[in-house]
Amino acid sequence: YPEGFAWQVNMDRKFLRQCEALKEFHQFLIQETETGNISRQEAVSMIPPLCLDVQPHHKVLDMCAAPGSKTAQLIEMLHSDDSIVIPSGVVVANDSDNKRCYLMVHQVKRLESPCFTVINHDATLLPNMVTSAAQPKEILKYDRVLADVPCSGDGTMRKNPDCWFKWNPIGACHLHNLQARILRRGLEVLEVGGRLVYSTCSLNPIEDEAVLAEVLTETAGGCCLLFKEVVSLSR
Ligand SMILES: C[S@@+](CC[C@H](N)C(=O)[O-])C[C@H]1O[C@@H](n2cnc3c(N)ncnc32)[C@H](O)[C@@H]1O
Repeated sequence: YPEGFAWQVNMDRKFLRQCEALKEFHQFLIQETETGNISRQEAVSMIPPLCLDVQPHHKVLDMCAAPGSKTAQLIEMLHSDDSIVIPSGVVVANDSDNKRCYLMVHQVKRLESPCFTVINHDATLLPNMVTSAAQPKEILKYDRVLADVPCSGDGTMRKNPDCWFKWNPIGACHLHNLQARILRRGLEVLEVGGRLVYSTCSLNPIEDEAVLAEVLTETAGGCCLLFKEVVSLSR
């Protein structure tokens, strides 16, 4: 992780909560999380924001952001240069689920960043925003877009065995269209030369490669694939 700002603790939450010898450490984690000094997140979930390479001046859109663990990372990246007190960039975090938006506000306000806002829309129909009231015709385009789309979650099967019992071959087909529509809208609001990262926690090609192939074909060279990585790190 950049600058070594991530640490991995090889034990599960239950053990951490129950082990008497780790009581003080557990308390420390809770306090530091509440004050925004640390965020607890699974290692594999940290990869998509890293691929975005966010700079302090970037306008960043997180299309399906709740509960906000990746959003928190994006905001940290915006503030990564200590010599800049208030970065000129912004993170716009969207989710279609109103309750989850509230969760996200709770999660992200710990960071006390003035460069952050939450919106509540269906990402497939994300409204255009303007850059300022003085220039109502100038549509806001984002330098970086994260499309961490809703998915079947079958890539988490080792830690969520329930997924295995609920899995059926049709599930991914239902999700494919929604995922492609979110990706399409993300590309529409992306600045020319900008970067979009599409991520899921599914290993099903219908939710991953097929979505990219469909949208890349439609854009006919309008956007290119920078890297394709299917990462499986979950336990
Ligand atoms: C994989 S989760 C996002 C996890 C989040 N990026 C994080 O790292 O904490 C997918 C999210 O997509 C949201 N969602 C589902 N359909 C959506 C839509 N049409 N538009 C926007 N968000 C949607 C869900 O409410 C859910 O919060």
